[in-house]
Amino acid sequence: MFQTLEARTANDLWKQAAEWFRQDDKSVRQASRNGPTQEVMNVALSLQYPRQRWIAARVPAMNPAFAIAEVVWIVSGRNDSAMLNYFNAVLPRYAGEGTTYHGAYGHRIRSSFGVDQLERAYHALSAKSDSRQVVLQIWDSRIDLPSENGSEASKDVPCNVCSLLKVRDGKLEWTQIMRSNDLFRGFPHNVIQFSSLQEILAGWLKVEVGAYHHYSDSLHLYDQDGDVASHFEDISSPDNEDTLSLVKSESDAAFLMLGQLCDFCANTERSSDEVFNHVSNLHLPAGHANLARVLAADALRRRNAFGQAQEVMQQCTNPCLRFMTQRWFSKPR
Ligand SMILES: O=c1ccn([C@H]2C[C@H](O)[C@@H](COP(=O)(O)O)O2)c(=O)[nH]1
Repeated sequence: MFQTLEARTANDLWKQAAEWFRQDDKSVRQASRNGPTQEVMNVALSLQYPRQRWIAARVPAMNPAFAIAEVVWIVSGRNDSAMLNYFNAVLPRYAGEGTTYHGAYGHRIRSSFGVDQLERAYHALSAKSDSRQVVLQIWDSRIDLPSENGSEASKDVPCNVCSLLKVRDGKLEWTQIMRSNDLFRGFPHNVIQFSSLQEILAGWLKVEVGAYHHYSDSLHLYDQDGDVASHFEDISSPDNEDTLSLVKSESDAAFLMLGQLCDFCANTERSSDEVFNHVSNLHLPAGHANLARVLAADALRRRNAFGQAQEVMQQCTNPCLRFMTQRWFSKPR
C-alpha cells in the first residue's frame, strides 16, 4: 500500500515523514549494506509549492551552500568530485574516493547516455506540451545493477532512478522516482536538486511550476544516526520568494557563472578577498545572485573570513536563504 503525504512545503513533508519513524507500527526493521535501518516502503510525497524546498527542521542544520553547489553541478552536467567535496568534505565517505562520481545525476541526465535529456525535454515539451513521453533516465542497468553475486557496482549507485515530466494546465508537473532514500541525509538534498531542475525547466518552457511529486520505494533512517527525535526541531524557514525560472539563454548564462563561482570558491589558492571581490562583481538575476552569495559566504567562512561572510549575506535579499545560512553557520563545530 502507498504511504502518502501532501504539504505546502518540503519542511512540512519532512516533519510529517519523520513522525512516521516515531510511530511503532509504521516502519519496520531492515538490514542494509550500510547497517540496520527502520524502513517505510512505497512512500509518495507531494510538495505543492516546489519553491518551498528548504528543510529547516533537520538537526544538525543542512549546509545550503553544498545543496546549491549540487544543483549547479547537476545543471552543468558535471561528474567531477573535487568541487562538491570542497563544500562537503565527508561526501567521499558515502560516494567514493575517486576524481569523479559514478552516479552523478547531472552527468547521467545531460551526457552519459549520449543525449542531453534536459535539452531534449525542453524542445519536446516546447513542441508538444501534452506529451506523456518525456522521461529523464538516470538508472543505467549496464553499470548500476549489482553483479550476480550481489556485490554493488559502485559506492555511488544512483538513488534517483528517473524523472517523469508533464505539462498540465500550463504548469510543469514533476515526478521523481527514487529506489532508496535516507530521510535524514538524502531526502533534504534530493528535493532541492530535482525541484530546482523543475523550476529551471519551467522557466525555459515559459510555463508555471506545478507540484513536485516524490516517490521513495524505500524511505529509511539508519540506526547509527540515532533516534529521530535527536534530528528534529519544530521550526520552519521564512518562505522562499526567489525564482530560478528564466528563459533558457539567460538561465544557461547564469548557471555558467554559478559554476565558475563554485570552482573559484573551491580553489583554496584563492584568498578571501578574491572570493569576496568575485561575488561582489557578479551580475546575475536576483534569485541566482542570492545563490551566489550563499556559496561565497560559506567559502569565506571556510577561509575563517567571518566578517566578509556576514557582509556577503547582508546583501542576500532572500530571507529563506539568510535563515538557512545563519542556521548552518551557528551549527556547533
Ligand atoms: O541521492 C541520494 C543518494 C543516496 N541516498 C541514500 C539512500 C541510501 O541510504 C544510501 C545508498 O545506499 P544503497 O541504497 O545504494 O544501498 O544513500 C539518498 O537518499 N539520496
